[in-house]
Amino acid sequence: LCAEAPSPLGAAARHQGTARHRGTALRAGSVRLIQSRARGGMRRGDVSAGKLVRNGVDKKAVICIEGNIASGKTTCLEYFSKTSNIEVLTEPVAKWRNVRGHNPLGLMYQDPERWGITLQTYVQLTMLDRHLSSISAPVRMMERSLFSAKYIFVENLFRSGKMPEVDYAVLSEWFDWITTNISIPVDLIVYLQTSPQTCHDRLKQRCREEEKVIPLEYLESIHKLYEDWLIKRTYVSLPAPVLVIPADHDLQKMLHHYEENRDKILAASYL
Ligand SMILES: Nc1ncnc2c1ncn2[C@@H]1O[C@H](COP(=O)(O)OP(=O)(O)O)[C@@H](O)[C@H]1O
Ligand SMILES: Cc1cn([C@H]2C[C@H](O)[C@@H](COP(=O)(O)O)O2)c(=O)[nH]c1=O
Repeated sequence: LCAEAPSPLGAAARHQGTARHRGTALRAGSVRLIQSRARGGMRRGDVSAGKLVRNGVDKKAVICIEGNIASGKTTCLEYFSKTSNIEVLTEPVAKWRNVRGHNPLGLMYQDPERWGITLQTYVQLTMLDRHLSSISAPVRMMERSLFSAKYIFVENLFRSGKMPEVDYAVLSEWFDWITTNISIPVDLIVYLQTSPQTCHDRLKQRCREEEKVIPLEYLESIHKLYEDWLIKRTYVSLPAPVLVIPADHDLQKMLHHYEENRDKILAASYL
């Protein structure tokens, strides 16, 4: 049974596509950038010194939920969305499946060498937009981050020989520019640690049309990168401390684990 209707470009998506000339899909108006030095309002640890920061960012905690494809991130966010004082931001997958009537996610899975750069450029833009959007609650929980898009997905395409070196270089230049010049505060990473096989089973159950071509080996390489980054820490630096939640369990047990970890997760807002 499919848990999601297999409709990458269904009626609603086509409607959005026709509306494209009336305005951009990104909420440009929600971003207020200021020079942190000019305001003297440095973030803890002075990490944003000299960078552009979002106004009023100091009072909010940002928690990123990380994990392999279909590891249960959205389900976890749905659970916490029922809590007051927590704002939940899911990944903008709908945009990746429909930008002005095109489906870069589907194109990438069909032909990664040709379309990987296209998808990942758009992922980078939309994730940046997510990070910079105004926060409406004391705690923000968001699905993945600008960092995992680069360190996991771009890296995986490149290392597996599915992204030309020039595309990787251009994406890396963009990423380095963004992270050097714009403050992207993350207070905690919650890693839902699963086996690739669990994700493969859940992926088949979810049945997203574009992802039907994903073999177990793909999930294994994504898993390895996540482990190197967040567990072994042999890869690139971490933008925040990591809380690991084993996530191979059934839904009931997972909800119990989330409740058990609630205080640790929300402690990020007292840092
Ligand atoms: N603990 C769980 N046990 C079994 N199925 C799950 C569990 N958590 C999520 N699922 C199901 O697995 C699929 C992927 O979950 P989802 O939350 O969408 O993952 P992600 O957002 O990480 O891709 C969905 O069909 C969801 O209903
Ligand atoms: C961030 C990111 C994601 N993708 C792909 C991987 C999946 O097919 C979807 C996201 O779905 P999930 O269930 O939330 O994992 O998008 C990608 O190809 N590149 C990326 O940077």
